[in-house]
Amino acid sequence: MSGPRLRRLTAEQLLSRVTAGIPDERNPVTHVAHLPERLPRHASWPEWACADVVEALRRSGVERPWTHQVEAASLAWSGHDVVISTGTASGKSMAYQLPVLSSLLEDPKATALYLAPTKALGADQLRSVRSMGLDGIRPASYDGDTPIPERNWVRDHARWVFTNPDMLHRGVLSTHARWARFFRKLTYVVVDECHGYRGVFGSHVALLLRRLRRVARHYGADPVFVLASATTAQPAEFAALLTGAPAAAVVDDASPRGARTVALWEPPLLDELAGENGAPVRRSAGAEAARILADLVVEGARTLAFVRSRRGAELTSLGAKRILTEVDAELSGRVAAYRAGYLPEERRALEAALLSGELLGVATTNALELGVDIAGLDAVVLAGYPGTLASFWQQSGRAGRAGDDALVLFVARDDPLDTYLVHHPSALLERPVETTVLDPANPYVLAPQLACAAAELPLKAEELDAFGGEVAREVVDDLVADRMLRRRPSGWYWTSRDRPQHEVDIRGSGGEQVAVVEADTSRLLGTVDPGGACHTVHPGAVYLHQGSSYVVDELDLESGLALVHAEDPEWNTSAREVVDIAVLDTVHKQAYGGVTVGLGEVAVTSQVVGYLRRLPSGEVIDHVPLDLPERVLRTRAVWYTISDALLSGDDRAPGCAGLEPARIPGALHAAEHAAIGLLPLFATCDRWDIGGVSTALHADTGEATVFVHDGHPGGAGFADRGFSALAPWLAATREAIIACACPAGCPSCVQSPKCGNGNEPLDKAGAVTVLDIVLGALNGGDDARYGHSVVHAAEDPAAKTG
Ligand SMILES: Nc1ncnc2c1ncn2[C@@H]1O[C@H](COP(=O)(O)OP(=O)(O)OP(=O)(O)O)[C@@H](O)[C@H]1O
Repeated sequence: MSGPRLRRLTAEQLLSRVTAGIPDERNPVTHVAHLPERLPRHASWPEWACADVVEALRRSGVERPWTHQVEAASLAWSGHDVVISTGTASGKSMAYQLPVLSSLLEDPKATALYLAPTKALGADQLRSVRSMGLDGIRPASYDGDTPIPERNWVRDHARWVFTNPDMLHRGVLSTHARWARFFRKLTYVVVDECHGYRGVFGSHVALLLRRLRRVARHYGADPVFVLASATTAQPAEFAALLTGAPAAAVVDDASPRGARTVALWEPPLLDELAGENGAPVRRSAGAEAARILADLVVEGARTLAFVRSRRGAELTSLGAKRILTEVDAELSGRVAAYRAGYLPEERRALEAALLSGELLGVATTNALELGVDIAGLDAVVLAGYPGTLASFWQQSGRAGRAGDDALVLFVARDDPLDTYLVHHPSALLERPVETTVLDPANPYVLAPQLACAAAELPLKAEELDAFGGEVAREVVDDLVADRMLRRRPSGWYWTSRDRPQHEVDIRGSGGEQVAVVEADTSRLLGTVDPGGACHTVHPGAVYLHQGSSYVVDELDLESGLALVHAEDPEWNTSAREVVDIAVLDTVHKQAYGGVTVGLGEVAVTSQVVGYLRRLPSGEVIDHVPLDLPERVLRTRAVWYTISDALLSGDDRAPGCAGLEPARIPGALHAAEHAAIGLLPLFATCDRWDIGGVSTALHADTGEATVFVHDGHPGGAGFADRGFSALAPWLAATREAIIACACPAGCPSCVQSPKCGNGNEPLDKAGAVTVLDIVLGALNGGDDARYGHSVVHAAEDPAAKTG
């Protein structure tokens, strides 16, 4: 069925096909940009490289290396930690394979460790090394799937071990004495796709890598760290934060790149449907992506559609198939879904079918973003902003091969950040990729990590510097007070016989997972984070697993069990929660006239109080109340307060808004929602990683206050980032609200998908007024309405005096 490639159309023509038939006044395309082709720059194979390795790479199709590959490989070979941060399919694997394989061949006892964020990626890389057929390398994977008998062989004989942070934490460092042979000659540690280590997970991995270095030193090894990252701002700084040691950065990408046409697409508002509180609804990005995917498949264009959720990937694929069935049944068989959870064989078959052209359209989650060697497609559709610019470029980089142009279509979801981006193309297409945010000094991460470190080897005072210095010392003192560690003259010792590694969840999901079980058959379908269980598996929730739909009957948080039955209702569900916040400690506070901004520790009390049932079109059926327990989260928050005088004072006085008191709660609430939506633009987080609270009078601040807080215990650095980028963040928030064409507020601007108050009250115009007041004050009294270049001048609020 595969046949020759059908596509004959240019990217521009493909774009006009997908917009064909749409009347001009409803044209969803808000911007089109052309990214030019880039030609390759080659270098010679370095002299130090082992001839057998060069030969093997040549056989695998790499005739001559690109300059960035040689630069990174040579730095690593000469003993420097290095981070290579270049585009999708720029051959980052070869940059570490060359020095690692050369060293393993040169010294028959040398060993290396490869770390990937996912098992699947580790398996892909292992396959690539195995396929080179080099003798004596003995590459092997060591992850949750490795059979027990094989594990002994890996520990005793493997020379290049492919694993992931979870297994390094639980299965390697915790039993390092059994790995003595491996550690003694550990020469290289490869940290692949390291930009994925962000937030709480990233903070854990950062400390895990410090533990790894420490254990290696104990056995007399000092491995070179080679990090591979998607393009990111400040890769050297990020690598140093992640590994705890300086690293050189290689960023000048010399791989070839096909020309690409990037179009930004805002689905139309639908006249016939009403959302929450009667707000207008846009056609969903998933439904739009399904239609676009079908159109592109009809044109014979090999297309990947990236969708935000597993459920979304399944639905988009089904939607495209349904449309295609009406056109040509054969074509409907050439579309599939792809996501984590498929078996490796299934994944590989899908990848091969897509590359050969047998499959023309695949709707996927970000499972196809990392590492998988698929490039050169005709089109990529992104249904919703993937959360970071790094991901945006990584996903769109799957399209385009040298000498041929490709189409990238970004379809906005009904969400303030997406709205902002389709109306501010430069924020998407011209901004440097953001740095990855993580905070290894978070005491909630440091404490369990230091406990693990002490259990691995007694901690010495001088070692605490690598773990954050003063903060680490305080955490160790707390662990001693809690009798977890004991102080002896030679250092701090772990007191228990049990290994702490098994209790420490480095993915930051916060404790025992909740098992999702089909009641009739007792089949375990999957697990969910306890912190998110009330959101995802509350009674009545629709739960999708491998394309099948289930409805939750019962959630028992005590025993960590959600019971479900198979059912495929026509609606989907989204939980609603109410949140309260108390300030525990103010770390920074800055006053600007009647506006004060703060950063500090808070206690957030939240409770899921019900859920909305919604049709795939976005239409809301009803709200179902729930009775679930409260959760208390200690974390960090950024906030601003506004004095009464500024908010409701006479609007003829400078800076005063004259907002009627009755409008204030709705104005603050709307400003809070939109700010949560926009923070991901500045803090590499997802809107689900953060939350917010707004109130016309807060007990701790004594004023009208808007809080935005981290969603993880101790914080993951997002609130801190919001504090340091407050002015540009709030300016973008204001612009997003203004850019939205709806009259009084919709999900694209001020409605929030998880608001516990049912998005009531919300005052869209009032939110702009609130943001004008705050930006005006941050800006020293100049009115923010006159352009945000002025606002950018106050980028760092802490640098100003109030
Ligand atoms: N110098 C080269 N010349 C030609 N092809 C190359 C060269 N280096 C690597 N390749 C090929 O480019 C493809 C992509 O390589 P690789 O998967 O290492 O890229 P990557 O940068 O790790 O990609 P990702 O962004 O998915 O992480 C592979 O098929 C590889 O064989």
